[in-house]
Amino acid sequence: MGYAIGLMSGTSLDGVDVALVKYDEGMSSYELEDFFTIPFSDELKKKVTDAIDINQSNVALICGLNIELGYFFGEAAKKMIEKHQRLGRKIDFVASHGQTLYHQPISEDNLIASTLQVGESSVITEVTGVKVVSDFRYRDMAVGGQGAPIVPYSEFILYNDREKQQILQNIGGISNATIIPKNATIQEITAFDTGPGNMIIDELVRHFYQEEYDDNGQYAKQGRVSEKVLEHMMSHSFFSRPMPRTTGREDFGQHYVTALLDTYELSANDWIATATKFTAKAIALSLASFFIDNTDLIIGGGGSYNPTLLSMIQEEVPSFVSVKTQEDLGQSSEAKEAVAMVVLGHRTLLGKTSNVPSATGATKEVILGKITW
Ligand SMILES: Nc1ncnc2c1ncn2[C@@H]1O[C@H](COP(=O)(O)OP(=O)(O)OP(=O)(O)O)[C@@H](O)[C@H]1O
Ligand SMILES: CC(=O)N[C@H]1[C@@H]2OC[C@@H](O2)[C@@H](O)[C@@H]1O[C@H](C)C(=O)O
Repeated sequence: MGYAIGLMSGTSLDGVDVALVKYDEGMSSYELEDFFTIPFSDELKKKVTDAIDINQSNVALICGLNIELGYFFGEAAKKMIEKHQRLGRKIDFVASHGQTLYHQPISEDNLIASTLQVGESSVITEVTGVKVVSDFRYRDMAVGGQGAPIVPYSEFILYNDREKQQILQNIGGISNATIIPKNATIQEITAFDTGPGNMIIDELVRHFYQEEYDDNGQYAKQGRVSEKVLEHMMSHSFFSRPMPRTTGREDFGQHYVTALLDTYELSANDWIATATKFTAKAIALSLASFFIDNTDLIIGGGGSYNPTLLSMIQEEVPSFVSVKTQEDLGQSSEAKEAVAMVVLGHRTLLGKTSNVPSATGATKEVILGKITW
């Protein structure tokens, strides 16, 4: 038995999630012991949003940000380490996802398939005094995969072997799903991004209300869905790309929202309601062929704290599908991906593979990640 820390800084750009996980050497049990999120300062968030914006970004900014985020992640992990060292717990390793600045899942228009996560592991190791496992996506890409999604292996370990088919639907900035058939083998796992998560909703709430997100779905609840705008959104080229597919801010970020706002006129709450419905519809459409009798649709990620979004999802899926949240299973919606990093990091340290080729399109199973001692 040991303790490790998982760090996840996702596409929502809300900060870094820090999870303390107790694990067993047999690689079958990973229990969340403690969790907190350290938000980005306004200054750091601005640097990250500039770095991911193709029109604002520059190589000096990215170079500096790699180190600056390394310190930010390192300090966040150190806070957890110190808290638990006082309780006599020794932390064996930190597993860090890094901040995605760009993700090009497939080669097109002169751009080779590639992905970039920053937050230098050498700095995290130096700040924490603990070895760090990081950069999980590149090895999968090196064998022809899209480098995403990478959580399915962890979900397979943590959620398999139940009596029902389970669909784990994460709603972060982007939404991604893992389908685990009843008593599945790793080859039977399917996973892909279902489209936008909270990204469009957040962007609209920032635009109209200068707030970070639609707290409890209050604005969407008061708005009316515009069928015309919804139809336009559903015609996005993402939905015609071959499966398995992944996406990112490049498809549904600020530029996408600005173009929508320039084309259509709706009230603030109608915009937010329409974007919320779009997220729900994109999920239902992407999962349509997997809804068989006796399926649980388990929602995780920050989107599970938006009841308007949850009820729109329930409206869009067949009535025999029961929509639950991680909390309904006694788990944590917000900690799930940070916990997944520990599962991946542990496997890296043991020299075990952890990509899922049926999800990423990789030609073979490989050991993900790099270790900084
Ligand atoms: N109480 C709440 N009400 C409504 N929405 C919420 C609430 N809490 C969180 N969210 C939404 O969840 C988002 C954060 O989700 P999460 O932390 O899962 O994203 P992430 O890990 O950054 O993204 P990804 O999984 O795409 O990498 C917020 O930006 C917000 O839109
Ligand atoms: C490149 C990248 O950072 N992708 C994220 C993002 O956020 C959600 C979705 O898009 C998913 O594909 C992925 O994250 C999770 C952790 C994954 O790879 O499984």
